[in-house]
Amino acid sequence: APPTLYYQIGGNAGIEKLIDSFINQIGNDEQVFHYFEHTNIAHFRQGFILHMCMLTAGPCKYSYAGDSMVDIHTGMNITEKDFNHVVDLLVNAMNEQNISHPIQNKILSKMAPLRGDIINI
Ligand code: HEM
Repeated sequence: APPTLYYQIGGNAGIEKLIDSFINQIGNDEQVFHYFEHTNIAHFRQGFILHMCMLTAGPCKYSYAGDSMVDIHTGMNITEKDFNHVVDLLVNAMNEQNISHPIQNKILSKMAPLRGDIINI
């Protein structure tokens, strides 16, 4: 079997570094920070790490006790522009972590189908 994306980005330690870079990007961003103003960052960090582990076919049991991407983002009214911007911040974080472009593209292609679950709801 080919190595999983999870393995290729350094397993859980790699994902933790990636998500910490991502959170740092969000924290310094004027365009989208307001969405996260009242977010419990520790909880967000854990949830996003777990979600990324699942997305990259890592050995994680993913459960939000019933909260889907739709449930989590409902009422945020996230625009397409802001969605794209958050994706750009993730790309910045992946660059910071020296994740290769072919692997970045594979990760982004796993996230793209979630767009409709997250924007304008
Ligand atoms: C494909 C893209 C995205 C994915 C996979 C994703 C995934 C997640 C996950 C897994 C959580 C839950 C973390 C937890 O357990 O607490 C979460 C929370 C959150 N997401 Fe997203 N998200 C995406 C895009 C966005 C965008 C574009 C925004 C805003 C512009 C956003 C704003 C938020 C906020 C504010 C929370 C925290 C909610 C709270 O305070 O409880 N997300 N997201």
